[in-house]
This record gives sequence, C-alpha cells and structure tokens, in this order.
Amino acid sequence: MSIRINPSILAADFVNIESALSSISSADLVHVDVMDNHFVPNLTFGPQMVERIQQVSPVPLDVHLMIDDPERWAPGYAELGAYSVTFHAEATDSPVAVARRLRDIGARAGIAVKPGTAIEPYLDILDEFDLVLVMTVEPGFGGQKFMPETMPKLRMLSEAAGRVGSDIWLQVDGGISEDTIGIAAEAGADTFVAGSSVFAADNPGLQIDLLRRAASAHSHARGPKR
Ligand SMILES: O=C(CO)[C@H](O)[C@H](O)COP(=O)(O)O
Repeated sequence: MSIRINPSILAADFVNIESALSSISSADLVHVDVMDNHFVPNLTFGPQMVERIQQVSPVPLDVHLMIDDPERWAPGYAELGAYSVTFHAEATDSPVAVARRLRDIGARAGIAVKPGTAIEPYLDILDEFDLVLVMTVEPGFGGQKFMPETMPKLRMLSEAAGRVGSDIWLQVDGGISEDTIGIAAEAGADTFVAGSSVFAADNPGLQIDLLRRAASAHSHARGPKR
C-alpha cells in the first residue's frame, strides 16, 4: 500500500516559509492548515497566503480547512490549485454537495472528523470522497498528544474501503511521530500528517524518511490485519 507523509506547515517558521518548504521536498504533499478562529479557537491564514505557498512549494498542497461554511470557501482552494481540499463534517449539513463541487473543479475531496465525531454515517457514502481525515487530536493546535482511542474509526474505514475496493486515502493528523505512526498504520491509515515531529527535527528530510519507514513496517492490505 502507498504511504504518504505530509508535513504540516503549522509547525514551520511562517516568516521563512519558502526555506521551510524546501526542507521537505521529499514529502508527498504539504499539509496546509487553514483556521478561522470560529470552527477552531486559532487563526492561521486564508486563500491569499495559500496561493503563495502553492506557487513556491516543491510538492502539491493538501489543504485542511478548519473553518465554518465550507460550502462558501472550499471551492476557492480547489480553484487556486490545491491537490486535495479537506473540510470538516461538523461544519456542514451538505458534505456530499461540497465534495462534488471540489471534484468538479479537479481537487481530491476530503472529509475530516474530530475525535468525538462518529464515522458510521460516512461509511456507506465513501465513494463520494477521495480522502477521509481522522483527527488524532482536537483540531486547532500543533504539538498535542496522539489519541489512540480514535483508532477504531480507522479500522472501520479500512474495512469499508476494502469491501468496496475504494482507493480513498485514509489520513491521520495530530501527534504523529516515530512512536505513534505505526499504531495508525496498523489501524489502516496510509496518509500521515506530521507537524512538530518533522519541523522540530534537525534534518526534516531524514525525519520524513524515518516516518515513512516506520509506517511501511506496520502497513497492510485494507481490512483487518491477518
Ligand atoms: O491540524 C492540525 C492541528 O489542528 C495540525 O496539522 C496537527 O496538529 C499537526 O501538528 P503535530 O504533528 O505537531 O501534532
């Protein structure tokens, strides 16, 4: 199974963003956290900054919208060229409509769930999405502790995706390090967001390799591990 390591620039030096981006050129995508201080109690940046990141990034953008009203805002991130755009299930009553709009524009459409949000309502409509993000911390801040109690959701997603033969990406975000990435890979994740563990490392490129190796050692075909 393909493994993707997506460093989160939330942990990067925003004043030296271009050099931070060049240090992670061996990553698969760069994870870009958009926060509006309404959906989460933190504020980052909006489309103008993301467009600039898109222009200078050596790898495609994986945009994670922690914002209200994704119906209004999400399409703009797809239009500026983000490879994937993920919005929160808790922020909309029309997740399928938002995902279809993102796909129409040409982005991979992702849906994210907070640690306390059930995944069952989405298992039968997985084909509407290209990515499901299971948050492994409460969204809003980097540097938090990985929550292993979120792993049953990944196992359910992995089984459901295996049953229907979907190539959907199963992403985790929050507290991902060499110590925790294997737990998430074992549960079925294939796409890993890592902020502090990559950008606090002396050599972010080497850290990406180490994370990739640790995930690969625990990854297995979709469904329960035999
Ligand atoms: O979405 C996020 C916070 O809401 C961040 O992407 C996430 O927390 C990554 O940071 P770290 O790896 O330091 O936990």
